[in-house]
Amino acid sequence: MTNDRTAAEPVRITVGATDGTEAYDVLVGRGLLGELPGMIGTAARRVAVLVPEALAASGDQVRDDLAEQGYEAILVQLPNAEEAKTAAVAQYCWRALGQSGFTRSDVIVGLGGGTATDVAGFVAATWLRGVRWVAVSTTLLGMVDAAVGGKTGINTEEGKNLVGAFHPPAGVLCDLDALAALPRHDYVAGLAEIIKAGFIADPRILELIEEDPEAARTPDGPHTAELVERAIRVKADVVSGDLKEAGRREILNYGHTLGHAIEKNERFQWRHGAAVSVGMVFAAELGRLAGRLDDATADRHRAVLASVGLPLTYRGDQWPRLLETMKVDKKTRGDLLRFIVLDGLAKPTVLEGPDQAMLFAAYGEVAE
Ligand SMILES: NC(=O)c1ccc[n+]([C@@H]2O[C@H](COP(=O)([O-])OP(=O)(O)OC[C@H]3O[C@@H](n4cnc5c(N)ncnc54)[C@H](O)[C@@H]3O)[C@@H](O)[C@H]2O)c1
Ligand SMILES: O=C(O)C(=O)C[C@@H](O)[C@H](O)[C@H](O)COP(=O)(O)O
Ligand SMILES: [Zn+2]
Repeated sequence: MTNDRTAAEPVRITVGATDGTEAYDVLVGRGLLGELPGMIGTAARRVAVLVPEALAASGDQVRDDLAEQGYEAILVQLPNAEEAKTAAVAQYCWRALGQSGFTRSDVIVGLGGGTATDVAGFVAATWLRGVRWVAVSTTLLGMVDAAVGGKTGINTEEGKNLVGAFHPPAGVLCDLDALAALPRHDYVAGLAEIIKAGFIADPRILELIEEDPEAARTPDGPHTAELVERAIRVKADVVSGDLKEAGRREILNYGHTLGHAIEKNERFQWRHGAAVSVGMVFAAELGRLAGRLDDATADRHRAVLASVGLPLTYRGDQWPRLLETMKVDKKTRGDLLRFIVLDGLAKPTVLEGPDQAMLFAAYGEVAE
């Protein structure tokens, strides 16, 4: 990452104010670190930068830059990936804030992928009942989804993101230069959420990937910036109208009911995007079996996800465990399981209480 102030003007996507929260900007571009102090604001004296081990060098650089700007900057190192999203790590962060005398006017920066920004946002939501935070997203998945929208949280033994808060950031930086260092399988995992945005709202995304799937697998592809921007616009549009998931926001959970169950079953060792990929194939089959989704759109899921190297199947013998986990999905109401399915391309809807036979049949289509 660089803080080159001569870089081209970033694209600015505004996430609207809802539920009494302030609007904020998501900046997409290159060499964006110079924008960070503006998002932190002038009221802060201390800034805590929460960063995963893998990005320790970037964390040092950001801390040094902030110190030069006059902030008292502290670095809090997180474990990589899902290991960061635990109560123990949140507690470690609270301790670091307490020891540095962190007050309500101070600011947290989450620097990293979706796991780092989820935990940084959660720590910001809970410290002193809520302090300002900024997301500096460094993965494809984080840029197009996790850093935007204010869902923050951690996992528990019982499942994914079961503890958390809605606490929107004050701003989000998506510096596309960061993607060059991202391992290929992490980049590809991010494509799952982009493809999700394509199926639920913006089919042009699917066309751009289908044009040249191999190119879509790398940050050097010709459409990278457009794919990132389109997916962020989908997310910004949805969360601007429904921060707390009272209704329409549930569409962003397409593929996640089974996806989260797979992640838990794999003890959070699978990448989120990979699990969501299998979950979307399952949701497409469910939509087809429920008589909602046409064959061509259902089949298109497999084609586009496979074309970029995302998984389509999961262990057949695990269905009973997955079903149990899905019963505590956040969309469940009482004993009623609820799934996001498609009524057609870009027509997401809720399927309530499908019977066990239909669920099992849909799982049969993804079972190895
Ligand atoms: N809050 C939300 O709305 C939301 C939305 C989607 C996903 N999520 C969450 O996001 C998480 C997944 O995020 P992710 O896919 O970004 O994974 P991640 O944060 O685990 O990052 C993947 C790995 O890449 C490393 N890394 C990050 N940036 C790097 C870079 N530029 N170069 C090299 N390595 C880098 C990380 O340390 C990690 O080891 C899941 O926990 C998921 O639940 C949250
Ligand atoms: O922002 C949302 O709303 C989403 O559902 C986006 C998902 O991609 C994301 O994985 C989110 O963290 C899932 O939320 P959860 O409430 O199902 O835990
Ligand atoms: Zn997701």
